[in-house]
Amino acid sequence: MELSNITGLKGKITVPGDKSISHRAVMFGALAKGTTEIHHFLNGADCLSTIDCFRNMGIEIKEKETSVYVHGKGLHGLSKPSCTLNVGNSGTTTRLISGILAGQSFETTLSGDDSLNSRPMKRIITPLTQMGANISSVAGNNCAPLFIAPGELHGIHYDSPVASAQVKSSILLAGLYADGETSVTEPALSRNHTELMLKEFGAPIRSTFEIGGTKATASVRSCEELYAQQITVPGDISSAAYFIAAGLLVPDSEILIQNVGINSTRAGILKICEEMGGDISLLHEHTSAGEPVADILVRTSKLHGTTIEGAIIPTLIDEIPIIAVMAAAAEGTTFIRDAAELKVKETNRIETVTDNLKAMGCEVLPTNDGMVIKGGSKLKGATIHTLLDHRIAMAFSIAALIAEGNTKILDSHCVDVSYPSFYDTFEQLL
Ligand SMILES: O=C(O)C1=C[C@@H](OP(=O)(O)O)[C@@H](O)[C@H](O)C1
Ligand SMILES: C=C(OP(=O)(O)O)C(=O)O
Repeated sequence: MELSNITGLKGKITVPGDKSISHRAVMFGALAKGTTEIHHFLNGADCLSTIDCFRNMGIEIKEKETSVYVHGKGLHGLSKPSCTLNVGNSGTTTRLISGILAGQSFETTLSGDDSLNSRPMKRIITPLTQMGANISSVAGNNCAPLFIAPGELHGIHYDSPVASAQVKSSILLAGLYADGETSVTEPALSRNHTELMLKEFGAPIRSTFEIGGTKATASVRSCEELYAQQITVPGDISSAAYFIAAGLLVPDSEILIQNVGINSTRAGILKICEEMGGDISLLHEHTSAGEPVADILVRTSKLHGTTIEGAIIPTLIDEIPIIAVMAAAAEGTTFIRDAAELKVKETNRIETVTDNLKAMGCEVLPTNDGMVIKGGSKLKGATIHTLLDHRIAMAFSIAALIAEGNTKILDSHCVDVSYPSFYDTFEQLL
């Protein structure tokens, strides 16, 4: 994909359904009795991997445009797959499904692409093993492929060293198959879609937040049954983020992004845009499927640098590549700290972001847990090495719009992982 300098992005758009919520709706629907209807589902490759895994375990799932009908068979209704479950590029599929598979009475192996098979799985192997699960890394390197055999699960309390919704959710889902109570405390609250949605499906799940601190605990007990739901998935704020940035950065722009999920455990980018001086407002705030939703109006703004650190990091972790692009265009210096988790995403995003920003002429310093970005100088067109990371492709497509000269995004098709219609949405604003 080749892109260049532009002005005047204008219009009203919607973004596809939230990736985290789409995954969970399929998984919980498969474990519920009855048909779960999911509307505004994200048809991205990651969520299609989740559908494929459950089809291979005997769940009938029908797709019609962006609606999905999951014919759940109850908590004990999955059957042994005849092949290795293919989790593709999706960390969320891998870690959440492992919690579910730990509670089944059959063996499974799951494996993904090269990026997925190099991401750390010890973070789930350790707590699931403590619960009595039989889960191991086939190559013995604490990465996928993972082999999971039946085990007797019991509830534990797990003090997680990372604020990770995937780790938290994996343990809570195994907790549905464990004796007694299973609880997870995390150092800062990560996205809470599992807690909100499992409750809607009828699971006995509770969450508490340490008063005056940042620690958060969620706990669950097993139950007889989950109950099928009708879910309209809010627009994904992680996808909206690229158009928020485009609206702020591209001269003479005004973009309205409709029906975006603004759950406070996900909406850190909105706070950062405000801190950077962005003209951004929320309209028509309402609730859908237990999640807060709003329209987001953005207008071109003069941005200034900021510091991003601490408990806000998990609420914007996937948005850091595009926030880094905004920081490169802003006046002054932006410091991003406490974000070492970026190293274990689809790529090492500290490296992929800083290498590509440098290629565009930005003065940026990678650090052990983030980066320091000196903003304000005009970006130059460059060849962007996405290394097949969808968020890098999208973030640098927006950088290209404010850069002098042409930018070539290598392997831009990788946007299909979370936003197959990304370039089509973009055309609506021209
Ligand atoms: O639970 C989820 O749906 C996700 C959690 C986050 O990962 P971690 O839990 O590893 O932080 C995020 O980066 C990922 O895109 C989706
Ligand atoms: C990190 C991401 O997803 P996952 O962990 O599910 O692969 C992402 O979408 O940026």
